[in-house]
Amino acid sequence: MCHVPLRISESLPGALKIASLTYTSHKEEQSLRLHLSSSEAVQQSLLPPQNMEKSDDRREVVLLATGSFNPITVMHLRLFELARDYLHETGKYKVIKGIISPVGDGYKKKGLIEASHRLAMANLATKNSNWIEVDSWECSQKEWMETVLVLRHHQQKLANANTSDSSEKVVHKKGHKRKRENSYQDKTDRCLQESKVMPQVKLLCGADMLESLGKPNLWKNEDVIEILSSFGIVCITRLGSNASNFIYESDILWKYKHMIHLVEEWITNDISSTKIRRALRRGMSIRYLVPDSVVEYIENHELYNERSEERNSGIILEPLARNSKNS
Ligand SMILES: Nc1ncnc2c1ncn2[C@@H]1O[C@H](COP(=O)(O)OP(=O)(O)OP(=O)(O)O)[C@@H](O)[C@H]1O
Ligand SMILES: NC(=O)c1ccc[n+]([C@@H]2O[C@H](COP(=O)(O)O)[C@@H](O)[C@H]2O)c1
Ligand SMILES: [Zn+2]
Repeated sequence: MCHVPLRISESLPGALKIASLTYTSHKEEQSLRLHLSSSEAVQQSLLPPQNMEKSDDRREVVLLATGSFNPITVMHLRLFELARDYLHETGKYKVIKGIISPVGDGYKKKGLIEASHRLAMANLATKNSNWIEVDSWECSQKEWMETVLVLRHHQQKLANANTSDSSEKVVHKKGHKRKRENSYQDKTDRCLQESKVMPQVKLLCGADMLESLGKPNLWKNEDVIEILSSFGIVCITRLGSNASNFIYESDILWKYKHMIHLVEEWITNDISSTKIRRALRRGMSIRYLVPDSVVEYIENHELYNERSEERNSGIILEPLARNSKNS
């Protein structure tokens, strides 16, 4: 259904001064045109121009998946497809982009190989996608960073793009030569004003990552609250995890359950990076579990063996170390 703003003719009788017209289909629009054709004046005033774009009031969404991607698998790519289908089916959202953000080396997870390799493999894997991209901002930071900061970064980037677009429009309209300064406050005000049209970054994850929100010292409560209240989560079910039960058992998640989209993966697939690394250590094939270009990259660079699996062995995961220091 589409609401089209109308031009209201001052000469119309009061009863005909309608503020908006709702039509449900092109066919209906045509019949409305025919119905009103007896009065040229009424037709001109009430109907939208034939070439006027129908408004799309779905909220634009950018899906952000964070994680090790050590290495990226076809299942990581499937997460995006599943989430997009689900959100589109609600009729309320339009997914405009997917972002893969590999975690930095400072995360210190056991077996985590260099970010440069994980990034290169993610780039190869997404080469054929016209909407999923890889972003290196997170893994190029010196230290590991909390996921909420990554979400904020990408939301801010969208706000900057949006405000520079609109400031250009203002400049164009008024004919000023110099581009208007964009102070932080200015940008924030504009974002608030334009909150309806600003795309929303949402965290995309599997059910195991959702469950990790409840692990002591792994996530700060205030971060979980901000992720849920300001961004929202799209969570894909995963064998071995029970996301809906976890939401039920967590008071915070229960409070913000309207901000969690739980997506059922019916074609269950238990691919994990851990299993890929294990197969590689044992000299077994990983073909069709990761894209061919990634298989080739792993072979060419002789990645993943017993030695690489020992990386960070005995070192505490950075979020645990950081949060237990501060608690
Ligand atoms: N098979 C899967 N089903 C649902 N979610 C998945 C699946 N594989 C990965 N994910 C999700 O992808 C994101 C990135 O995960 P990650 O890089 O840890 O992959 P992984 O396969 O879980 O790797 P590892 O075995 O090393 O933990 C996480 O949100 C994780 O939950
Ligand atoms: N407090 C936090 O923000 C926090 C804690 C643990 C993991 N994470 C993130 O979640 C992801 C988990 O990735 P893995 O499942 O590969 O370990 C990583 O991107 C990591 O940075 C964030
Ligand atoms: Zn994982």
